[in-house]
Amino acid sequence: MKIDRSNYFGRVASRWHTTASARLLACSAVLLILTLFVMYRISSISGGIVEGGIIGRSVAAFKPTHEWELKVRQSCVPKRLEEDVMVVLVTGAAGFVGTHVSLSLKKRGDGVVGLDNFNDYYETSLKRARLDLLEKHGVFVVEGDINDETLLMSLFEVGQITHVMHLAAQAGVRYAVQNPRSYVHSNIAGLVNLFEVCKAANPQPAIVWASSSSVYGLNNKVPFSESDRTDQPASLYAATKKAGEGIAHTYNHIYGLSITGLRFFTVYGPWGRPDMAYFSFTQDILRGKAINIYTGSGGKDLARDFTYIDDIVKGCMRALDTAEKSTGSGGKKTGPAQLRVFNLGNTSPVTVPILVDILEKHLKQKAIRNIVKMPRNGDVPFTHANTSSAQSQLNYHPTTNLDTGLRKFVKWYLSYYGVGTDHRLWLGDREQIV
Ligand SMILES: O=C(O)[C@H]1O[C@H](OP(=O)(O)OP(=O)(O)OC[C@H]2O[C@@H](n3ccc(=O)[nH]c3=O)[C@H](O)[C@@H]2O)[C@H](O)[C@@H](O)[C@@H]1O
Repeated sequence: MKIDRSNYFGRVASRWHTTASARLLACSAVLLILTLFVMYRISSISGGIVEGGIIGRSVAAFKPTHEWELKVRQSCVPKRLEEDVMVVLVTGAAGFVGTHVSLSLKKRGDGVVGLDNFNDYYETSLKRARLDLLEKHGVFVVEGDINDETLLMSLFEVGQITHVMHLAAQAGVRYAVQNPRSYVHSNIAGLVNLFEVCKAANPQPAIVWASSSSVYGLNNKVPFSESDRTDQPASLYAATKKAGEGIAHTYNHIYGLSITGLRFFTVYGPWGRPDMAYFSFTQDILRGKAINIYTGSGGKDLARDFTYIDDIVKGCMRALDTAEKSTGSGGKKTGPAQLRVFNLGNTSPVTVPILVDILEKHLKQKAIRNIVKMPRNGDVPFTHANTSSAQSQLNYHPTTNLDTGLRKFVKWYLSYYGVGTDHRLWLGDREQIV
């Protein structure tokens, strides 16, 4: 059979042409993808934005400067020589508990460096004022987010950190209804990021972190013991703290991180959080504004095991002091490590109307009370801590009752804000009040 060569070559040529076009198209697509990737990397590195959070909230790219390293190093230098001296990274250092714990560590002579993202969940001016206080005492606070892996790694590299006091969190029970994602960002993604960096650090630090009494949720066995059920959270906040306890277990189990969770019970006191009831009630009573007092089912008063900040600080310090070393190294576990959970409460719940009575006494002003049904947004009717584990293992003994604690809070409040809460007056030395 004769081959029609002209047609044959024509078909080959056209097939070749089609394949070449396809190749050209494929090459262009690859080039485009490469260009886009390179552009993305360049924008990330050159001070742009990197994806830091697991759920995708961006954090600014971090580049340590010489000056930054010097400040971190200086802040981390301990001022005592004992063998048990620590270098502690306090996350959430410009927060309520974070400020007090950082000051206490610094005063004792341990090395401390803080980290805080200064978010605007409540007035940032209060966080900045706490920062002033910390700086005055030689505590350097890095402005950054726990989701920023590069920043955390730099802190470990520069600071020679032995312990982490992890207090950064999205706090508040009822706000979770308004902004659920911020709880996942800080209390879950941020916690995992921190544990990831800690597990890879060499040596690994020991970690003490803030869980919450809210993990007991709808548990009605009183007082609450660490072994009680915690599988009925009433708010997303509580659910993220409970998830944190599970995540802590995992990192302890796989990587040998020494981890202690502290279940704080409604902590209050000077330099406290304006979103909490005792604080906002004080503001409103002084302004002559009505306050809402929630009641539970059947009109029953709500009650909390309100715990004074100084008692909580002692509990945190004892938890750090008794924390054993992590057993892993460079991401590998070499043996079982310590894993603990403690209630830190006051062990004597007080109802919300009685809290208001005490505030009225110290403020010398009557509250205008609206009694309203507790909204269905995450609250629980009561909390009550059994602290026997903390007593025996941490030598934790709360000593401040609500009357004394609120007297100290009101004294601080008036010195910080003045009587008219819209204009801030600075009366006397703030440090004397801490
Ligand atoms: O210990 C805890 O686990 C939690 O304690 C507090 O949460 P909460 O106990 O709800 O403290 P507040 O917001 O100060 O509320 C105290 C009580 O006052 C009541 N309340 C609050 C606000 C209000 O307007 N009226 C009112 O009656 C609440 O229902 C609650 O019974 C903190 O806000 C949480 O971050 C923390 O984790």
